[in-house]
Amino acid sequence: MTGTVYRSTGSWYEVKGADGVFYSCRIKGKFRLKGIKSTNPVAVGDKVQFSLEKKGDEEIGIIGQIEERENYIVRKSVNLSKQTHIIAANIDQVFLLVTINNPPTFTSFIDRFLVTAEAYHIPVVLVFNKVDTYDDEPSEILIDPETGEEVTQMTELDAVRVMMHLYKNIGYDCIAISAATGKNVELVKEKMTGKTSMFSGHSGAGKSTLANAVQPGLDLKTKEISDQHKQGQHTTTFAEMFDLDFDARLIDTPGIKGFGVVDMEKEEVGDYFPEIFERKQDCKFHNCLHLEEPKCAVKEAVENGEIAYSRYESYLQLISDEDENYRADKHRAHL
Ligand SMILES: Nc1nc2c(ncn2[C@@H]2O[C@H](COP(=O)(O)OP(=O)(O)OP(=O)(O)O)[C@@H](O)[C@H]2O)c(=O)[nH]1
Ligand SMILES: [Zn+2]
Repeated sequence: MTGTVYRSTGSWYEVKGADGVFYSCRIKGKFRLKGIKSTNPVAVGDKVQFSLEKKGDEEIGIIGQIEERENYIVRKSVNLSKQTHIIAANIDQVFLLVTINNPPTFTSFIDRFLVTAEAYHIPVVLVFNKVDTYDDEPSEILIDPETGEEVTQMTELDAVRVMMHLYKNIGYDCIAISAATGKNVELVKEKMTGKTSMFSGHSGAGKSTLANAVQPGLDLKTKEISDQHKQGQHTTTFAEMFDLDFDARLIDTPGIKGFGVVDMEKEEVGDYFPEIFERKQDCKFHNCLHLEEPKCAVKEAVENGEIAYSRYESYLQLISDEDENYRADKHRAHL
C-alpha cells in the first residue's frame, strides 16, 4: 500500500495509508543502511510503500520503499558533523511570519530564509503578521535641520507596505494579516487548501496563534520546545504532520524556527536571488560575483534602484559568510 508519513518517533512511523487509515510502521532492517547520510532514513512527509505483517494479535506495517522526494529540509546533527537529520519532506510551501517589531524581523533574516528556501526548492509566502498592532499615524513630525522642511516618519504600516512592495516586485507572494483578530486568515486558509504547509518565523512572530486561527484547537508544540531550548536542554526534534479540516496539511517542526543554512558555493548564492539570477547573463563576465567587476548588470540594477539595496546587502553578507561556525552560530540565534 502507498502512504504518507505523519509522525516518527525514531523507530516507529505513523503512516496514513491510501485507505485513510493510520498504520504503525517499521523499516525493514536492511533498509536503514541504504539511506543517504542521514540519521533518519524516513521523514515526515515522505511518501512510502508498505506492506502489512501480523505480529501476534497486531498488524504492523513494514516500509519497503520511499518515493523520490520533491524536496526536503535537513538539520545537521550537532555531534556527528557529517550526519544530517531530515526534518521533513515534500513540503508544498512555507509561510514565513514576519513582524515589524515585537519581535523585529530584519530583511537580512528574511533574505537568508528565502535563499535557503530557494535552495531547497520550497515556495515561500511572506506573511506580515500583527497588523492590528501597527500604527498608521506618524508619532511625531520631524523638522529637517538643514532644509527646515517637515519630514514625516515612516509608520509601522508604512514599513509593512514598503517590504511587501519590495518582495512582491521580486515575485514573492505577500499577505498582511492579524492572526489575533482574524484579518486575512481566510486568505491564508485559501492558500493552504490542497497543500502541505509549514509555518516559520522568529519566536513570538505568531506561528501558534496563526495555526489556531486557521484551525481552532490545534496546539502546536513550538513554544514548549523552544522554552526547553532556552534552558539549554537538549531536545530531539520530531516533526509532525496534521490533517486540518479544510483539506490542508500542516507540518509542525518543534524547535525549528528558521531553516538551517545550506552549504553553497559563492558562485551559487546569486542564483537564489531571483532578481540577481535574472540579470546575471547581462554581466560582462560569466562568472561575475557582482562585487568589483566592471560592466556588472547586477550592480547597475542596484544603482538605478531596480534591485533593492537591502537585497544586495544580504547577498554580500551571504557570499562573505565563509566561516561555517559563524554561520552555524548565526543560525542558532534564530532558533
Ligand atoms: N496583537 C497581536 N498579537 C499577536 C498576533 N499574533 C500573535 N500574537 C501574540 O504574539 C505572541 C506570540 O505568539 P505565538 O503564536 O506564541 O508565537 P510563535 O511564533 O508561535 O512563538 P514561539 O512558539 O516562541 O515560536 C502571543 O502573545 C500572541 O498572542 C497578532 O496578529 N496580533
Ligand atoms: Zn555581475
